Formats: sequence, C-alpha cells, structure tokens
Amino acid sequence: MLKSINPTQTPAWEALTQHSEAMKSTSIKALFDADAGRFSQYSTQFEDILFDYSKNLINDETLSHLLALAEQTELSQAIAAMFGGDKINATENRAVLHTALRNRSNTPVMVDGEDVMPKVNHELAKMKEFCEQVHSGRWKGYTGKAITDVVNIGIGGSDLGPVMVTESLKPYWDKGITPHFVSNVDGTHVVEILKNVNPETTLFLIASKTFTTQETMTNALSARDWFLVSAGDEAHVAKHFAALSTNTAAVEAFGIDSANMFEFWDWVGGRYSLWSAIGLSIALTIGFERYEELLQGAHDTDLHFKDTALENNVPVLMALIGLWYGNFFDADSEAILPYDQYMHRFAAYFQQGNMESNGKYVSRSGEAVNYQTGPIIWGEPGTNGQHAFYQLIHQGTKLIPCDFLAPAISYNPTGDHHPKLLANFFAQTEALAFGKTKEAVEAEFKAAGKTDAEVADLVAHKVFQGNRPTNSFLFKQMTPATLGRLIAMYEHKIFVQGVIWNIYSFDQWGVELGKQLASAILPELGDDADVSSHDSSTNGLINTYKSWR
Ligand SMILES: O=P(O)(O)OC[C@H]1O[C@@H](O)[C@H](O)[C@@H](O)[C@@H]1O
Repeated sequence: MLKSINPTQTPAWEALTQHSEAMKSTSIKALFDADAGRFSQYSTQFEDILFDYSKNLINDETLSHLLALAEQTELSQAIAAMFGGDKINATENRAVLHTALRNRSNTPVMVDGEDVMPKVNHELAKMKEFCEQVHSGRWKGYTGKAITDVVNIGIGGSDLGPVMVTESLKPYWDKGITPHFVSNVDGTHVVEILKNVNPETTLFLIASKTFTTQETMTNALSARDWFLVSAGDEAHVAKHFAALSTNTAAVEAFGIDSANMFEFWDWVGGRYSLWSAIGLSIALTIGFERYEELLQGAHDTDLHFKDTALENNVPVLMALIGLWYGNFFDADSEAILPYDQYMHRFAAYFQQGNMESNGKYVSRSGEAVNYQTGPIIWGEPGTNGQHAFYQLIHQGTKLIPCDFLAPAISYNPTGDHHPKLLANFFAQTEALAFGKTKEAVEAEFKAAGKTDAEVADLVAHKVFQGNRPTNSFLFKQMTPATLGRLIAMYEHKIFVQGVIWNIYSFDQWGVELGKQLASAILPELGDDADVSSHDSSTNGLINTYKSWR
C-alpha cells in the first residue's frame, strides 16, 4: 500500500509555487542566453536515446524543488514497492508487475509469497514455440495451408499496444505474417478487415484480459461465424482461434481449447499488457527474438528507473517536468509528436496509458484532490501536425508542452526525405522555444520593401512569443530494443506522476458507468416502442434512432 500524502501539503509544493512566480518572469531564451552550456547540463543519453530537456522553463533550483517534491511524496519507496510486488493497485487489491514480464535478469519477483518468474518464463516459452510452429509452416490451417494473416481481436490495452508496436516496427515484418486489428464494436471494423483475409490461412487471436469485454466478445463471435461459413466443421476452430487472457473459464466457455490459450495474470494492467501474452501478435509479426529484444529494451529502462538516483533518472525527470507545467503553469495537455511515420499510433497508445492511469480526481485516501492530475494527451506524427494544429501551439493562448521524437537513421532513406523531416523537428523545437521578436519581424518586412503602414498592420500577427517548452528524444534508429526503452520510459513517467499526485494509477473505475448504462439500454433497442425511462435527451436520442432505423 502506498501512503496517502497530499503533495500540496509538502514544503516542496510551497517552494515550487513561489519559484514558479519567479520563473514566469524569465524565459527559455533568457536561460539559454545566460548559459552557453545549457544543452550539456540539461540533456542526457540513455543507451541509444538522447533526451534533451534543455528547452524547458527550468533551472537547477526548479529541479531541486521538484526532486524534493518527489522525496517528500516518497517516490523512492513507491518505486521499490512496485518492483517488489506490493499491492499498490489498492482498489483492486493487486500488485503491478508489468516489469516482471520483461525481467530478463530473471531475478525472483514475489507476489503473495510466490515467485512469478517461472510462470512468466513458461508462458514466454509457449509463445516462442507457437511462433516457431506458425513461422515454419508446421502450424497448418484447416485445409493444410500455412498461416499468412493474424487478426488480433481486442480493445483498449488489448489492442493499442500491439497496434502501436507492430506499426512502429514495420521494417521487421519479415516472417510472412501480416497483422490486422479489430477493436471497435462497430460492425464496419470487423467486416472491413475480414474482406482482406482468407479463412484458410488466418489465425484469430482473441485478446482480452477479462474475456468479458462486450466489443471483443461480439467481434470474436462474428469472426467465428465468418470462419465457420467457409470451414464448416467446428473442429477446425482449434487451428484458427487462440485466446490471450487471464480468464481460463471464460476462454473455455467461448469454445477455445485451453491448449490454445496464452495466459497472463491480474497483476498485469490492461494498458501495460503488451509485454504479456497480449504481445503474441507482435511476436508473430516481427519474430519472437525481436519480441524478446523489445522486452530487453524495456528491462534496460526498468533497471535504470529502479537503480538510478532521482536526479539522473530519465522517467523521473520526464515526470517532474510534465508536472511542473501541469501544476504550476496551468498547462492542461501535452502533445506527443513523433517524427517517424511508423510511430503514428504512439500518441494514441499513450493517450490510454496516461489518461486511463492518471485521469483521477480522487486521492489515495478517497477525497477529491484540489490540484490538477493527469494531462490530456494528444498528438500526430510530424510533419503532418505542423500543417494542422501547430498554429495553436505556436501562437495560441494555451501552454502545450510537447515531446518531439525521431530516429537519426531512417529505414527509408529515399532522396532527402529524412534530412527534411529532421530539419522540421529541429526547427520546430527552436521556433517554439525562441520565437520571433517584433524587431525581427519589422526588419524582415522592411527588407521586403513593405511600407510603414503595412508593417504596422501586420507585425503583431507575425510575432512568435516563443517560450513554449519541448522535450526532444532523438534515437539512433527505431529497433525493437529502442522502442522497448522508450515505451517503458513513458510508462514510468506516468507512474511517477501518479505517485506524486497521490492517486491510484492502475485502476480504471471511470470506464465502468458507461458500460453499465449501455447494458441497460441495449435491450431497450430490441423493439420499436418509445422509451421514457431516461432523461429527456437520452429518451429523445433513443426514440429518434428507433424511428429512423
Ligand atoms: O482486455 P479486456 O479485459 O478486454 O479489456 C480491454 C479494455 O477494457 C476497458 O474497459 C478498460 O478501460 C481497458 O483498460 C482495457 O484495456
């Protein structure tokens, strides 16, 4: 159990409040002007990832207060508690051990007196064997053909991780398997995916921690029906359907042979589950060895996070910087901007990671907090975002701290695409930090021959205030290990922030009410009679739908 400590009651919070006032009267530009060594002071390299946090409105004093806040909210104890298998997910009475899934050191990890590593290793061995069978063609479909397509049916944490990772690692799709993902209960999703696959050569992975999720069960049944139209005999299901779940009874009830079940455990949060059996679609797509490299990368970050002093600890610094803007500068969102087309689902993945983990207003002692918690996370790959929403980041009224990520080496070094891409990355962080002064705009206008009147009309619109903070993550090349490191860095950032905000980051009760109400409404849609059991808006929507369908 983590202690309940209100962060606003700590001396560090008070110090940060005062210090933030002082920092509001300086600027990122002023900080750079005053210190030629700022980049080396506020950047660090972790393995093959350069983390540059110098373009933030921070100085040594900021960091020392933030680190004091981490100490006063007992962050180090919380890190030890998580890795040690304590039941820090108190509202579900569960340990939080996605780190055990990628514990390549294989040191014992105890939960309720049992070392979980043997069962983690057993399941990994089972995944490996299964991958070998599929890749070698020994695993055959009902007409004797090898598997060419894998359809992962899952939603939320049972979808977003596999989608993001397989897309990010597309250059590694060399096992003859094409992955597909069905998540939405909208029939369009499953129908459109099934148009592209052949029942004889398709393997369905039904991915659901609980194996009760409405969307996934509905899609799984539709896929099974579609499959049986061609295959005919139910006996063929065993060659084409596997389950990734913690719920053996529900898997068997669905009709999937337990031999085709890949297990994980209640101490794996859904949004932290790509490291478990939920990662099978990844391993099938990129190969099991590469999947192990992904795990190893995450383990590298875990060791760094667990064993490095807070002041040099990358996830801790990421968390503290984010919290600085959220709690002391009223920033309410953060943008994640990968300059890597393959990473196009990275922001979406951490939208769930962050917002489901830290979107909580109730503290660990059950009271409403009186400070901001988790930010809104959003983002799109560069350079597309530049032509869409960067206007608001540069000149809007909201402060939006941004993370820029890019590989130095592209898998597609066609022409000068990659230098152009990275020129945009570097330029954007420069523009956001340093802006463009009125004097610079005026000088530009004058050089272009504009009249004084024209200059006066336009100058204000062309000024960039700058002072918009960014973090940059420049990595050598996107490999499975690099991706593993990056994901784990963001995961631990979320954890650190949740600890300091005194909330429970590993439950998600906020998703339940909508599910309950949808279950109550579904039977009401079964006939054409008007309903009157809801508020007038909900009744109006339901009754209009019934009259139009
Ligand atoms: O894997 P399951 O049990 O089908 O759950 C899928 C998703 O279901 C959602 O309701 C949860 O908010 C997510 O956290 C979860 O990942």
